[in-house]
Amino acid sequence: MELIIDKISHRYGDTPVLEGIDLHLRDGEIICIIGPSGCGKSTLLRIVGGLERPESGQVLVAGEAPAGSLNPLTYIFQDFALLPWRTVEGNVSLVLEDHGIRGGKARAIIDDVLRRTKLSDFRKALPRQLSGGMKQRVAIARALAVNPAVMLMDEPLSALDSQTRELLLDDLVELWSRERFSACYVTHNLAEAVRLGHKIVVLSRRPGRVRQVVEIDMPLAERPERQAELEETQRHLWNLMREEARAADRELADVD
Ligand SMILES: Nc1ncnc2c1ncn2[C@@H]1O[C@H](COP(=O)(O)OP(=O)(O)OP(=O)(O)O)[C@@H](O)[C@H]1O
Repeated sequence: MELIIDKISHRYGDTPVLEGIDLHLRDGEIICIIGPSGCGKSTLLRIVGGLERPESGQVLVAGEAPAGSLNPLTYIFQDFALLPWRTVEGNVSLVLEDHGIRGGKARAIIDDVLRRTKLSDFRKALPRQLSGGMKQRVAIARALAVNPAVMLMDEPLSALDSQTRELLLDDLVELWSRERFSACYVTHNLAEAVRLGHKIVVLSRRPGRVRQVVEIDMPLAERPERQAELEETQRHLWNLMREEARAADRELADVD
């Protein structure tokens, strides 16, 4: 399934937030969206996920969702959004229960996603017994359980310490390498973007417009060993963002 984001513009009251965003997400591709604070990254993701209706433009879906997909566009939040009174498997089974899937069929899906996220040994644990990284793996397992066509990830690693972030980045790459998924991934972290993104979309300050789409034609699995090349791309991204970020900062200071 492909996503075509076609001339999306949006405003809140008198404040324009997004302007004329055109993007194309191909099947099995990860697009990272970066840009200065307040430029509309999360708004764009909410519009893509259908949680908000844009003022103009449209999100088109081309092709079929994967067989058995319960929720083609599935969110993963920064704060994990787990139910504290449910175990790991209970949190995953919740999304299946919502679709009337129980018993043996649910057990098979839960076993599969817990294995893929390396959580099989922790299925009976409660969220409070888990580290931050493990909690986010539960959130990823829960998203995988609905077999999404596209995962919409809003700064999924930003609540984690840097070591845990590194481990989860490795996990995400391993997961993608074994079974490709498509994702729109919002992040502030340029290192994360060059590690995961096939395309990196740089937005301007608010109202967010696409400044540049940088493609990285390097297999995800090779990236840790080819840091020097990636650092060059990262520098290029920062050069694109620096002035925008500074101006956005000044604007925020004016408001306050
Ligand atoms: N529901 C809303 N009502 C009014 N204004 C909003 C709403 N949601 C976001 N905004 C404003 O729209 C702008 C874009 O917000 P958004 O959260 O999409 O930006 P962002 O790029 O994700 O920001 P950050 O990088 O800081 O997370 C901001 O100025 C924000 O204050």
